[in-house]
Amino acid sequence: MGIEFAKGHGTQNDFVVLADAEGKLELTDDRVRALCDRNRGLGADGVLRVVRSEHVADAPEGTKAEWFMDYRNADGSIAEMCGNGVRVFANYLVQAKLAEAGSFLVGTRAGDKPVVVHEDGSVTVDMGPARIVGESTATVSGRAFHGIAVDVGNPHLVCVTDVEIADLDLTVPPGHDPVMFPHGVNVEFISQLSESELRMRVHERGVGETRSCGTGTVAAVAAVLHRSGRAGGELLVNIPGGQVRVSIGEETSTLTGPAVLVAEGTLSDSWWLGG
Ligand SMILES: N[C@@H](CCC[C@H](N)C(=O)O)C(=O)O
Repeated sequence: MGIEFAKGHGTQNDFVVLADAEGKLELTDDRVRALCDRNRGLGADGVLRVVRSEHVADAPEGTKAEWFMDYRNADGSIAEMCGNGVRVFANYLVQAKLAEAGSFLVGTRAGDKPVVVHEDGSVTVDMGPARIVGESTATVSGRAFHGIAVDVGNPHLVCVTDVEIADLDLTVPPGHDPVMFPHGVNVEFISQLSESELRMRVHERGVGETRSCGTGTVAAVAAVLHRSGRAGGELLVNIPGGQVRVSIGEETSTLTGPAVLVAEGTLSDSWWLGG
């Protein structure tokens, strides 16, 4: 019978989208790793399972969204939220005629996220508050970087630096404080280009270096504003995979950027069963 999938990306942070309305798929860690493998699977930074919220055992209490984004990192781990993934997910719902373009809610483990799917396929997501939760240090190639810890539903450590970020070796996970981040952390390195524009590289928990991280861009803007004593503002963030716009207000934050559906197809049963 095969299993329907789509492949998409948001600023080149790429995902396999699995249609599983009734929550019947057995999405094991091994299967996620195989799907995300760029040699033996489809290749992606993560998996977005499209499932009705009522079939998700660990959906937060009070979830109102009809559709839930069950997000997995490429290593099989579960994360609370994915800012690029939620844009791709929203666009998928519209293309698959599971939602109408315009405004609707997407369920996530970090709560329901209001999204607006624009006519050009770009998506604005109300990401909720980006909370500054402390300070810590990340280590790259033996060098320590001061970081601001930000909670965007998932954990981030944002390091604003004068060092040329293109030169950092992010093939190895940056060192971090395991007491402050017992479940790991996404680490962002930021160059401030101007009052209104940043450049960012990121090492994602459960994935490695990616070409973009939506929650990371929100954390980055929150940290930069916090450093300069500003309560809110709007900045453009340039990542290797493109550009997004982040707005931080007193109560919430928004992320706007592209969401591209690349392909759709069917996974063979034999591949799915063999992993
Ligand atoms: N790429 C995502 C973040 C995905 C989850 C992250 N790796 C984690 O474990 O918290 C984004 O666009 O936000």
